[in-house]
Amino acid sequence: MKRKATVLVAGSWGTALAAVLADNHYEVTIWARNPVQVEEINNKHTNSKFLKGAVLPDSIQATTEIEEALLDASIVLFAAPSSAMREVAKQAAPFISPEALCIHATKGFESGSFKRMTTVLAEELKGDPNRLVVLSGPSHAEEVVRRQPTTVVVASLSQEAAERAQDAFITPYFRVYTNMDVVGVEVAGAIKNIIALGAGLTDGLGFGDNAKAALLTRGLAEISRLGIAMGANPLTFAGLAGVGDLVVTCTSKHSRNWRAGSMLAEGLPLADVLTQMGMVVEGVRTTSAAHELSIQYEVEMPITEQLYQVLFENKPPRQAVESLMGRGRTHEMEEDAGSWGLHQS
Ligand SMILES: NC(=O)c1ccc[n+]([C@@H]2O[C@H](COP(=O)([O-])OP(=O)(O)OC[C@H]3O[C@@H](n4cnc5c(N)ncnc54)[C@H](O)[C@@H]3O)[C@@H](O)[C@H]2O)c1
Ligand SMILES: O=P(O)(O)OC[C@H](O)CO
Repeated sequence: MKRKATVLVAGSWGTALAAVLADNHYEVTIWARNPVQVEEINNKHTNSKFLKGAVLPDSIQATTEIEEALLDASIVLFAAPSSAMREVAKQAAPFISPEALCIHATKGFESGSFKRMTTVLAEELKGDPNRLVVLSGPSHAEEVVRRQPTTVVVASLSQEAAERAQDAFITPYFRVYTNMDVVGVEVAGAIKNIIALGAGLTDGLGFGDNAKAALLTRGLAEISRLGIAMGANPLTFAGLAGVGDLVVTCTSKHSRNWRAGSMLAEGLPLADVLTQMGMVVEGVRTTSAAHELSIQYEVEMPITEQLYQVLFENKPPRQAVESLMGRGRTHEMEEDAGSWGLHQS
């Protein structure tokens, strides 16, 4: 097949990953709905709304026509927000070659069904589910597009598919590891957005590094607990998709979720926060999904529960922190022993 890659949607992440593929000598076409954005990418080689100040490789083309975008593609990269994944996959499905490798780089669950993104893609794309791959890990588009050293993980049910994805993306500044734990990588990538909202919130309230470290560590416990209940490999949470992504998203100035959390702490209503952000803040929908999943899988997720109350039940952020600090006394490992298979029978 031709060394041609198609990137579905021209947000910040899709555009940055398109640049990585172009650096790796792929002929890249980005599909976007907005003709103004398409014209800007084709003529000025920029995508200023989503990646301010960044210049893209000249070779990247964009189009509003999805069929044209997907013609001859051996790699199809889905970088839509989770809310749009099914709609985008439905539109693309008729034009994707059965041999093409389908990779997604989205961090979230589908609203309502709470399905993972590879499940949504498997339902919409038909064909061999072994050709589906998730790309995740600590990676802000703003740094990737400036070719700053970044590491990610690609996970698939098929080692061969994961290695094909590794080969497509690996460059001197973008190091790609393979992993076989699709569930763990997807759950970690989605739930870290909730913890990042929490980190923005505690920073916005004026709390310090101790609070941030607590949130990160107990957040990782919560992510692992849900992930393991859903069938993930515990070790994934100690890797790039787990602790790696938590660190970047809770500490980086680029984090949308962190910024949204800090605005909430200032007292801005959620609707105003989302309008001001102008970019996707996955943590909000993910909080709702994780709240349901924690009930479904009967796992305790206290940080998610408090975030849920702040976002959807108007609980003041300071009270949410007080609720977390005032929980019943417990042994550090007690809550997690069961999910890690450590209870004596
Ligand atoms: N930005 C990052 O640094 C980054 C890094 C890793 C993962 N991600 C993940 O990538 C996904 C996308 O995030 P982003 O930051 O690129 O978002 P973004 O807000 O920058 O861009 C979203 C894009 O999706 C397009 N879009 C929305 N609905 C659509 C639809 N129905 N049809 C076609 N296009 C549609 C918008 O027009 C926009 O171009 C999220 O799940 C996010 O968590 C982002
Ligand atoms: O900017 P955020 O908070 O959406 O995070 C983006 C990436 O997921 C970081 O790895």
